[in-house]
Amino acid sequence: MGSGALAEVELSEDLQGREVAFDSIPVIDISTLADGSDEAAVAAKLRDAAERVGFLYVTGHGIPQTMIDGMFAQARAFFDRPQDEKMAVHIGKWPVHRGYFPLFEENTDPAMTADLKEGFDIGRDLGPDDPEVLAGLPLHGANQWPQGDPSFRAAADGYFNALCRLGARLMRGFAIALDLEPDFFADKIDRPLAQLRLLHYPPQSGHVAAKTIGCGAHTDYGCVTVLAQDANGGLQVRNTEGEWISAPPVPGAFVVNLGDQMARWTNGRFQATPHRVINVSGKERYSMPFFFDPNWEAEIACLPSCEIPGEAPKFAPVLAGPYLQSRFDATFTYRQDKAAL
Ligand SMILES: O=C(O)CCC(=O)C(=O)O
Ligand SMILES: [Fe+2]
Repeated sequence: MGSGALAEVELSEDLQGREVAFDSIPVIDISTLADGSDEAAVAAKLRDAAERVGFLYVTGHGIPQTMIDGMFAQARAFFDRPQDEKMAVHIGKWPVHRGYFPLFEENTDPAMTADLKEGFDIGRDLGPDDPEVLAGLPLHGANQWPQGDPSFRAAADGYFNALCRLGARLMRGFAIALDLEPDFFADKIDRPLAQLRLLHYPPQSGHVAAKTIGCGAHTDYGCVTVLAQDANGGLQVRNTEGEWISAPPVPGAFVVNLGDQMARWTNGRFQATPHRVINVSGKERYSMPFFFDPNWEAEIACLPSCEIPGEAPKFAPVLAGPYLQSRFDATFTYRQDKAAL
């Protein structure tokens, strides 16, 4: 594998990413965000990245590397399990969109064939007495866990909670960036539809065409995505000229990008930028996107600071939860199979 496998790869022209300097996707140190010292300077950088690029690398996030590495190790161990053990926790067996999905289950770009990746979805782990569960809210409930290894659940719980705190901190930064009160989003993200996805992309070789790749071109559905990717690269981001730019791993940094809910909230001022994944590293690729999306009933309507005088908002208001659910319904085979019953 390694460099030997690379030589066997031939990307069709529409899949070739352009290698550019790392700083074409800005690197932003957020260590002074939420410590009261220099929030305005960080927020100004966040605003620039959100408006121009829709993607940024975040350093100074405070999540220990050992925690990230530990979660990657758990993901690898899970995907190494026999297929029948993974299928025992298939996402379609669970009412609230949690658990394992195999290769080709998800199709992020419906114009193409399904994605060459397998994954495991983890959400806020809510017990039967939780008011939202009692109220029967879709997507709210307990996680599905594989048998036999409690360390997986322990690592996922710790990582999930740390990423929820980071997501809230980023939303504070974006509120300041939008000239809103710093805690403007706080009551809209205190019961977030947060989701941690563990992903495994097998390497592709031979002729790789745009029809079947690791993760088809898409925009994210929610507010803020915080992605940890391994050393193998493969993430590409489409710039405003329509060129695909590589977003290689930057040691110690998370990739952060904005989703469609944020674009809707900001009347298109903050970019939900299309991206995709092609793993031609010759190695198994692992990544862990964490989607930090608002409370089920949060209304996503043009924010006051994003209105354009004399113009109607670009997007109709939506409720965060039903909107997210409709995007899952459009891209997961198991949900379409259920709807067809
Ligand atoms: O695996 C990655 O690097 C990105 C995955 C992604 O874009 C997604 O799951 O929305
Ligand atoms: Fe994505």
